[in-house]
Amino acid sequence: MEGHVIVPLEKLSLELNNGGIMLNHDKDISALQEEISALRSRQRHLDHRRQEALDKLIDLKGSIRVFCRVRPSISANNFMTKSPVTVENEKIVVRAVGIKKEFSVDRVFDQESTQEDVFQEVKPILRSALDGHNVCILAYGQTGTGKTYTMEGNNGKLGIVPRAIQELFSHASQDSSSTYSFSISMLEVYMGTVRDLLTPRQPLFRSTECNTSSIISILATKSGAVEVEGLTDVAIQDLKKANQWYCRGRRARSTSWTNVNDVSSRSHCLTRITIKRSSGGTTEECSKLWLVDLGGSERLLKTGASGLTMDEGKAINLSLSALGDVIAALRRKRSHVPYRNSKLTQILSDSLGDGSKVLMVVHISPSDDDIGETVCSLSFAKRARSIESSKELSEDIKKLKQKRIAELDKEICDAEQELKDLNEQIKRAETSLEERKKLSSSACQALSDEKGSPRSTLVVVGHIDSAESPQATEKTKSRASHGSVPHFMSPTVCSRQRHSSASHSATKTRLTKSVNRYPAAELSGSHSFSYSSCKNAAKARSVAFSSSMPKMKCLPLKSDQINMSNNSIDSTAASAPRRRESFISRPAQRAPLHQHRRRMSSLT
Ligand SMILES: Nc1ncnc2c1ncn2[C@@H]1O[C@H](COP(=O)(O)OP(=O)(O)OP(=O)(O)O)[C@@H](O)[C@H]1O
Repeated sequence: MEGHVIVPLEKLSLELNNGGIMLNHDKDISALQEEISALRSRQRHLDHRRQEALDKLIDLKGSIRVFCRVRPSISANNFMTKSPVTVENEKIVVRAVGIKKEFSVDRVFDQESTQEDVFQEVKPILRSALDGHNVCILAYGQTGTGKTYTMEGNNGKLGIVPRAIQELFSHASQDSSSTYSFSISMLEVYMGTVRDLLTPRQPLFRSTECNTSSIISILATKSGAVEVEGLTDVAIQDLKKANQWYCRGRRARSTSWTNVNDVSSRSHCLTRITIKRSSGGTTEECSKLWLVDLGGSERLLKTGASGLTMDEGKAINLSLSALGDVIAALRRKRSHVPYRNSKLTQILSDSLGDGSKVLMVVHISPSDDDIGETVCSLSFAKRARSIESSKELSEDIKKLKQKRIAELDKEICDAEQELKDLNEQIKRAETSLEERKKLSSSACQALSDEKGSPRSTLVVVGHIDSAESPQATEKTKSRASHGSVPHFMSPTVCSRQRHSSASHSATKTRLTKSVNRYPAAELSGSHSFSYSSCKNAAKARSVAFSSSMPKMKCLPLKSDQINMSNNSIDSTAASAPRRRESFISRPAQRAPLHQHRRRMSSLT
């Protein structure tokens, strides 16, 4: 053996293969990482542009927007009488004997409008909440005009709150540039006190003796943020949990029967979704989305209220009037805004003013009987609108404004589409990256297993003298990896015959040993683990010999002898490296290989 280089052939070819594979993997991985980081930076840039456009759009439309929704007629004989309320473009016209009043709002939803129609108009403001602005959506109106219907929905017709929650989760799952977390709180402002609707079950109360444990106080931090002390805030990981908590809060609300509504809300119900967003290592942004179902404004005589119900009605009216004053002060940009006049406005103070977006949906009844309340509600809406009514703007300015709004709408739409495409691209690139990393680590594992393995099939691949050049060594290696046999190793006819009979008997011996070692049940089981182990081991052995010495047929495994069908021998060594190791390392299988080695060395 002197002067011969003994190279573990299996190891050599595997190392070469793995080396090449790993190099390719590494290249792919860094290219993919670069691609992902470029896509992410484009995504951040685009999202920033979209946010700016949305802010401009909302400012242009007015940071306090007012919609009006007309409830369908519910009275049986209403189809006989003509409604005093008509909708013309974004105007509501109220006609009565001798009077005609017109009110302009940002959007009118007539009696045929669906929950989906309303939600489509609400959606952009939700994006503002996700972008870090405090947002407040309020349902205002006379008792029984559909505030709870719009906010909560009924009979499977989901309202704004459940749809908004759904939208937030849906957006969070699609936006790969940021991580969002949400939490929910629900409270009720009842008769001037604040009650937590998500605390462990409390008995429903509708009395002047308030449940003291439910009274919580409102604090304002130095930065102007408002904290409702002790209010339950539940982290919501998924939509299902969010809906469960929301339903729980709804059930805890105080309601009562009135002449006007069988299930009249006797309080203001406020749902708060706290949104925390962090994007790419930057600091976390926190915003609040308030969804408020206000108690019904009502004429106390008309609702037939008395006693406690009357007191509740008075409390509701007082806080609604305080809300009107706050909105009016904000609209006129007064230095003093009277937030402290009611608990409702105190709680909402950091979500109504500067930097916040407010959407008020004013509900009206189409009925003749409610004309007085309808005019009152629409006057409230007029007061609340932050922008001047279209009537007061000149036609030219109106046109310019509409044009700019359309441009911004398009800009936002395009940016959103591009962001969606980018998201898809990032997801695809991340999946490829994961796959590459897995492949690379398994190649790495295979290589280190091979290096650390105590056994390797030693094969004489060449004869060199100590002065052989590195190039020559390379050649030898390359020959070995390509499975070619040096000419001097080619067997003579005699040796072939001798070898053939010897190897045949050796194979027999080995197979007998193998069968003894692995019970028949394991070997004959067509899909058992042992079966595949043997199959792979056979393949692996074939690599060591058949690829390097095909003519010698050193290990002609006869499939019928061990009951393995389709046991074709292939030369792809990498197919099952681990199983190959465990099989070949057994002394029982090493013995015949050793015989071959000796025979081969005797040829040199
Ligand atoms: N747009 C609508 N489409 C169908 N039904 C509606 C609509 N608006 C209201 N309703 C129905 O009218 C009734 C009263 O509605 P709702 O309870 O929502 O009024 P509300 O303004 O919340 O009253 P309250 O102030 O007394 O709580 C409900 O039965 C509701 O289903």
